[in-house]
Amino acid sequence: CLEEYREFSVAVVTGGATGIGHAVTQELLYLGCNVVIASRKEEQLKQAVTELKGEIEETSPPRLMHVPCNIRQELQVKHLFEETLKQYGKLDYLVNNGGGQFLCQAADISKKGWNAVIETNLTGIFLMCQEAHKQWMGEHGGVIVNMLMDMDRGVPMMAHSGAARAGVENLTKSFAVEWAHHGIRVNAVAPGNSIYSETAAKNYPIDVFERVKPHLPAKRLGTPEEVSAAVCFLLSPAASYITGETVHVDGGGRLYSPLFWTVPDHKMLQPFHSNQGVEEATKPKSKL
Ligand SMILES: CCC/C=C/C(=O)SCCNC(=O)CCNC(=O)[C@H](O)C(C)(C)COP(=O)([O-])OP(=O)([O-])OC[C@H]1O[C@@H](n2cnc3c(N)ncnc32)[C@H](O)[C@@H]1OP(=O)([O-])[O-]
Ligand SMILES: NC(=O)C1=CN([C@@H]2O[C@H](COP(=O)(O)OP(=O)(O)OC[C@H]3O[C@@H](n4cnc5c(N)ncnc54)[C@H](OP(=O)(O)O)[C@@H]3O)[C@@H](O)[C@H]2O)C=CC1
Repeated sequence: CLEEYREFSVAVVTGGATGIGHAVTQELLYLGCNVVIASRKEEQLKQAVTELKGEIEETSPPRLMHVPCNIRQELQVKHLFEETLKQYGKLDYLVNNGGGQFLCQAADISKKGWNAVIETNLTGIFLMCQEAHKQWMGEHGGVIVNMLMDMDRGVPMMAHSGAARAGVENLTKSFAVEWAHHGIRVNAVAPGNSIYSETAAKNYPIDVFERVKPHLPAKRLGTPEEVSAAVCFLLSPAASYITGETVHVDGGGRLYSPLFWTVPDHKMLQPFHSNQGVEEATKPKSKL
């Protein structure tokens, strides 16, 4: 299955400069893809490109490029795919990872704040999928992975985002069926609210991740690499019969309610380390 990645497939990853998106980008580059990373802050994108290019061979055209894009803006979304097709001539994978929200009690969310979160996490993903379909995938097929959150029991303090992500989960199913005959698979990955990265943590005034940790059967936070493994699996031909599905990467977090059973502290579910036992510790290693 890795061979198909190695045909220099082309992937667009939103939010590809930070956190989970950065891990997805790194993994796809390692697997042989060309990757276009896109988000709002151009400096952050440039920094990621410089850093990640140091890990891969120099080629012409370069295998990694960035396009500034706010997924809330239709014209910027259109421009992102135009630039991708201009540079690489095709589009195989779309990872709709860019998104986020702020903590706020539902009673206090302003209409502007509500709209900002819905536009980012629901409308933005709709626009991205629609434009990918229009400019390339409708005619040539492709694979889409949408990033959700752990929202099955509602999301107190992030009601706006929970509603948006539930919408995206449903869109994922609709697209999977409507676009099956175009050769497009559409799936989702739902990270538990427990995937630590500095950039994710920086968005919150309190240490949300420390609060979450005791409530996870794994008794530890997840890593961006553990989410990227699921994304890359769903993109790969190994998932050729999976569409309209959601994969949860949450260390069992959404299942755990310590009503009758309390998981004792333990260190038995350790994270995957990309350099475990490998001499070239700085080189990213695939988990696939
Ligand atoms: C357990 C943890 C699990 C982790 C989960 C993750 O997802 S980790 C990943 C985490 N990563 C991310 O979340 C990264 C991406 N997140 C973001 O960029 C923002 O959270 C965004 C989606 C709201 C966009 O914001 P933006 O500024 O570009 O949008 P804008 O200028 O169009 O309208 C903004 C309006 O929204 C409101 N409002 C905004 N912030 C707050 C607040 N703190 N407080 C209150 N309200 C707030 C306010 O009304 C404001 O208008 P105002 O009053 O200023 O006129
Ligand atoms: N970490 C966790 O525990 C969880 C994360 N998630 C979701 O996973 C995804 C990745 O988050 P994570 O890596 O953890 O956190 P980060 O804050 O590191 O990543 C969020 C990324 O989204 C980009 N982004 C935000 N808004 C837009 C926009 N309007 N247009 C384009 N890009 C945008 C940001 O870049 P920029 O600001 O430059 O636009 C940033 O690169 C997000 O959708 C997040 O909500 C879901 C559940 C839990």
